[in-house]
Amino acid sequence: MSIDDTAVAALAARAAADALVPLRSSGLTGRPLGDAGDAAGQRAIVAVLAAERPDDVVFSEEAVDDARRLSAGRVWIVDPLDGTREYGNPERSDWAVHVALWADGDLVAAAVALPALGQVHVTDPAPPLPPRPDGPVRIAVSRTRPPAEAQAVAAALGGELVPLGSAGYKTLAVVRGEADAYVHSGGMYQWDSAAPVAVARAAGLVTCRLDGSPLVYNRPDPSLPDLVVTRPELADRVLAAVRSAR
Ligand SMILES: Nc1ncnc2c1ncn2[C@@H]1O[C@H](COP(=O)(O)O)[C@@H](OP(=O)(O)O)[C@H]1O
Ligand SMILES: [Mg+2]
Repeated sequence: MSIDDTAVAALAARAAADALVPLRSSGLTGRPLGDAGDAAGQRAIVAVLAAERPDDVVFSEEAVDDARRLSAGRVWIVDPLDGTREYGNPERSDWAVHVALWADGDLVAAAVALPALGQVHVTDPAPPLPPRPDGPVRIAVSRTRPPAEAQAVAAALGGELVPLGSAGYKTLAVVRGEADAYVHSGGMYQWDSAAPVAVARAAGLVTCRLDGSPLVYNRPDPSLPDLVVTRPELADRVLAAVRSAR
């Protein structure tokens, strides 16, 4: 193999970003733009993975679930366009491309592109976690589906909610130091969190389910409905606040 798995993830994420950015100037908006973006991102990622890792299975939001993933040793978990709603609004930059590799039980390499910012974040080299600025704790939440648990965390920590689109963008907001934690519940799929969680772990953040149990990928059920991503120094307080809210 000429390039390593992290480089393959980054290549695929960048290829999707390169397809998604110009599509936003095509005249399409809203849902039709989101649909076109989902398809273009999927095509770009599959082309890179087929060329670089033809023997691996791909598990994507935008493809039929391939049952071979349950007996495979290497599975790419992909969301070609996370934050489809925000992508369809040309004013917004909170959308992302997710490419993760699961191998033999765990996430081992990943890239998350934030195309509107011209950024690609990877697991190796691990992103440096900037120091937390003074001020209230900032909890990233879904713009459209902010969970009650996040409100409880904000209240317990004297913090504030930061509504944003895209699980990848929100997770990377914590990695990039623009938020201190991300709390989600109520529904989500493995592809929404796999690559962002891998990058967050590499950066030294704590990632888990709302009950504190590990996030496990490539399970048969695509659903993985809740998660917490937090700076390590806040993890105990965030998880305690979630527990008392439930
Ligand atoms: N309750 C829910 N059920 C299913 N998917 C959800 C969900 N809440 C969020 N998601 C998915 O998680 C991603 C981030 O959501 P949000 O922007 O609200 O934080 C979106 O992915 P897609 O944009 O890939 O569909 C969204 O569809
Ligand atoms: Mg998604």
